[in-house]
Amino acid sequence: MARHSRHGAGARRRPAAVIVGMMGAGKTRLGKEMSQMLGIGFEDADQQIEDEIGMSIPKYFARHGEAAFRDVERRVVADTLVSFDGIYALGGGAPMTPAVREALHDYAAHGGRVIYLLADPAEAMERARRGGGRPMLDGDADARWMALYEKRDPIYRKVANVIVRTHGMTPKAAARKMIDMTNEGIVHVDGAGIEPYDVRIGEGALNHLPDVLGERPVRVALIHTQSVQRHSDRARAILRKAGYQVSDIMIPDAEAGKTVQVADGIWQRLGNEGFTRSDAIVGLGGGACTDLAGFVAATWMRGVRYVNCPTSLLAMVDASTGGKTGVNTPQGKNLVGSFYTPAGVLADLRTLTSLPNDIFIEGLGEVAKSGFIRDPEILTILEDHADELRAFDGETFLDSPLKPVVAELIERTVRVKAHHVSADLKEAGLREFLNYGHTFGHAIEQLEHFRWRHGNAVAVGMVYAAELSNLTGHLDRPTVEYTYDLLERLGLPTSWNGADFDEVLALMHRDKKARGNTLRFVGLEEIGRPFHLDDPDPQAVRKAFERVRQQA
Ligand SMILES: NC(=O)c1ccc[n+]([C@@H]2O[C@H](COP(=O)([O-])OP(=O)(O)OC[C@H]3O[C@@H](n4cnc5c(N)ncnc54)[C@H](O)[C@@H]3O)[C@@H](O)[C@H]2O)c1
Ligand SMILES: O=C(O)C(=O)C[C@@H](O)[C@H](O)[C@H](O)COP(=O)(O)O
Repeated sequence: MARHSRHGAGARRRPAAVIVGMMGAGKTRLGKEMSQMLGIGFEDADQQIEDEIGMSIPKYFARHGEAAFRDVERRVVADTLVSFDGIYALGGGAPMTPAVREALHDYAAHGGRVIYLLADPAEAMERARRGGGRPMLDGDADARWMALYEKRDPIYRKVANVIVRTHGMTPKAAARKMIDMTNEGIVHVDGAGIEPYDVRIGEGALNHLPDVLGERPVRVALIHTQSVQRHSDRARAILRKAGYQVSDIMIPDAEAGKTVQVADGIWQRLGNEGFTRSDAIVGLGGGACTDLAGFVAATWMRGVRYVNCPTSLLAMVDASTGGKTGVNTPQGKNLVGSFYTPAGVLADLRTLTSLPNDIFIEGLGEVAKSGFIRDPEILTILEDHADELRAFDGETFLDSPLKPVVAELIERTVRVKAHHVSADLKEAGLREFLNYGHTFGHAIEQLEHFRWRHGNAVAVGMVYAAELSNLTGHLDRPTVEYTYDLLERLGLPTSWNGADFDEVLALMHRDKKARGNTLRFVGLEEIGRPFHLDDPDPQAVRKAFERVRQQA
């Protein structure tokens, strides 16, 4: 809906949202409420059909039968999906027609939002009974409603990309929730060896937890740090309300939590509390926490379902997606771990309200990386909004003009990540480009005993990679200067002077991209064109280090 787009609206009109769900779920009532809140139009498919056939639906059913009715419905829905731009409520049975499902699939594939409105069955049955005039409920209305629900629920879940539960909510609160959830960005991650999943970015994204976890888990381990207690309290309440037994597990902050000792403590707890293979893990926090939670999920009973709820910008744009899980060892960053993909990623923008300014800025390092390796539009947005981004204030963020800018940056960066991960989950080639700036960056983190934050280290690492690309004859000088300039404008570091070259070199040899005694880097030929820089001239490797150090 009010999404920030630098490219303007598409030429074809399409609904801002389509609502599906059972009779009595409140599709018309809440759809109207949404349309009023948003100041856009509302259409109800049943009303459109009655207008077209010139009689009530029950009368048409009695005269011509269900098949004739579904045929009219199919035509009306297909037309409206390409010609109307308000909120559109469908009749309860519409998605049961294959052609309607196809039209909805096409609509969703082009960015449309299909909301499955999931009301409490007792409330919905009561409303459906009260409303009357429903030929599908003739006879024992409640029994017929339940039978239809069992048939239709799996179909609604298939066609919808947003599921909203409204149990016990006022119409206004329910409509607000629907708007928030419809405004989400969704990035789909798929590919060889990947059980497909979605990354959801928006205010209130944590509300999806029960739908992503599904019905199989009885117990859920909620792994988080103290710094995000406010958000983990909210997640716990959502999980408990949905009926899960929640084990709250608090781990040490930042890299101190990303160790095999912390993982071991959690394995013991899961064992003592009887966690089985069908139970699940939720990781809620910065990238260190989601890396650790994913590692525990990958290893507990050789793999259980897990959901990442990133709370820092860096974790939202990078760490939470793609399935790299792991811990650090005294010898280096992320040396032990596994590729193990989450069942879903819920990047709730509300969690950014407590994020300190310096940690937000750190996250911009990985955002810029994605701009350099694939999506130059990210760099343009960063340039255009550098001052506002640098002044990020969590307390005012949600009501500020920065919110849509940050939402777009997150979505674009996650798309870059998804592109690489989908094609190459286990990092055999293309995915290595996501490591731009990391060979040097990880060495800094290690040599600074993790007092340097990851995104800051990657920023210096990108300067190093740009200098090395230039020294080896691949990248022009203006692009190297642009790298310094942009990162500095964002408040990111561009130089480092914390150790000797030999110490850095030894660590770069331990980088996971290295093969035998051969150093391997990700270089840049121009913005958007990374390449594998294998075994570069040792003089250039040293000289690039001196250039980065000289600036300090
Ligand atoms: N798996 C991957 O693909 C991948 C990708 C990028 C980075 N990483 C890893 O992610 C880590 C870096 O992530 P990070 O920058 O989020 O670091 P982090 O997890 O250390 O978080 C930074 C700090 O911010 C705090 N914090 C996070 N969210 C907060 C919030 N909403 N409110 C208040 N405080 C909050 C944390 O407690 C921590 O103190 C590194 O370990 C890095 O190796 C992994
Ligand atoms: O997802 C990837 O692949 C990346 O390389 C993303 C990096 O930004 C991230 O820092 C990752 O944790 C680095 O992994 P590593 O394999 O170099 O330890």
